[in-house]
Amino acid sequence: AVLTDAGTRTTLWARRDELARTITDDHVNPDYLPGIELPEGLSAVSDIDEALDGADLVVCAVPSQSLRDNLSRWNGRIPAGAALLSLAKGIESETLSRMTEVIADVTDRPDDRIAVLSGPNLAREVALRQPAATVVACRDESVARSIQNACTTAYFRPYTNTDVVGCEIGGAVKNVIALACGMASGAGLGENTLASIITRGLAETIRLGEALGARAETFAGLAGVGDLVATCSSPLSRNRSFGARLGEGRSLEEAQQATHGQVAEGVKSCSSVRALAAAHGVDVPLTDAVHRVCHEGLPVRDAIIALLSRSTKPE
Ligand SMILES: NC(=O)C1=CN([C@@H]2O[C@H](COP(=O)(O)OP(=O)(O)OC[C@H]3O[C@@H](n4cnc5c(N)ncnc54)[C@H](O)[C@@H]3O)[C@@H](O)[C@H]2O)C=CC1
Ligand SMILES: O=C(CO)COP(=O)(O)O
Repeated sequence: AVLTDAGTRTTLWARRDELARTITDDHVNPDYLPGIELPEGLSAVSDIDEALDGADLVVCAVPSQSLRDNLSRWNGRIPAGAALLSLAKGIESETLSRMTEVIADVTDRPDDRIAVLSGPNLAREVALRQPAATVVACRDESVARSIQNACTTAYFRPYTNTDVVGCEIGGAVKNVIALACGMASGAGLGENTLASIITRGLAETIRLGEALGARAETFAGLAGVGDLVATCSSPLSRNRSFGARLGEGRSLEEAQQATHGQVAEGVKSCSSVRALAAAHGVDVPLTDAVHRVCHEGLPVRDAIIALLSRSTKPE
């Protein structure tokens, strides 16, 4: 919708033909964005060849853990000169790869044709055309600028950056921290706790990002603190809502069922972020606590006690 509003001719690919037809003919996506009118010029197809035909930008917006599989099927059909842009915010479980690394691995394209878009961009608010800013990052700044041009509208303001690692780590780790905020909120805790989690969550995001080669200042920007604050504060966030259900005492299975098939990326990424941090000798206590609640059955109350009983240290 943003690309179409920006004047970029856009074809959406959907797996179900029926949904593709509803988007093209009725300009709505009733399962995911009920009550929102999509731009008239946006069309959708279920045939991947039709979607990719003549594309000079391929925007990948499937959940992180399915990107490799989808890309592998699309790969031979992506036009040779096309740039690829990732919207996904996660770390692949099996390989601990960032999404642009998955794209490079599968498509064998150079880094300067692969970009990421990340920022405080809750889908429903963007689709309602509420003002928001974001970051388009690519190692080649001219590619970032051309993608910026392709998606700038009166309500959507992308900034460019060349720090791909920082933008991707910011996007993946904020989902884990939003789960932690949800857990605290679901357990009945208030704003001091949430602000402490957001701030210390940012500290561990920066530690990990710097260890992976990101620039610290990226995390002070829209793909860092911007997205972290939006996701940790909003009831629209699936990650925060998922954490809240766990904080209320529901099981992982019950929390999963309540997502109605939508992805809460942090549930898988908490384990991959934790493993990535361990591989680089980086301490990520909040991520570790989220992993233990989600995957080792640790009750939220015990996770809070464990976090607060760690040895004291300078900020
Ligand atoms: N929803 C949001 O507000 C935002 C989401 N993102 C990121 O975008 C990515 C996609 O998330 P959403 O679209 O929100 O998730 P979603 O769960 O709402 O929708 C995912 C879409 O991908 C499809 N899908 C699911 N599994 C698939 C598979 N194996 N192969 C092909 N298609 C599949 C679903 O049918 C659905 O159309 C995630 O990495 C998320 O973190 C980024 C910014 C904002
Ligand atoms: O990434 C997002 C906002 O920028 C969306 O967050 P959720 O996936 O938690 O809904």
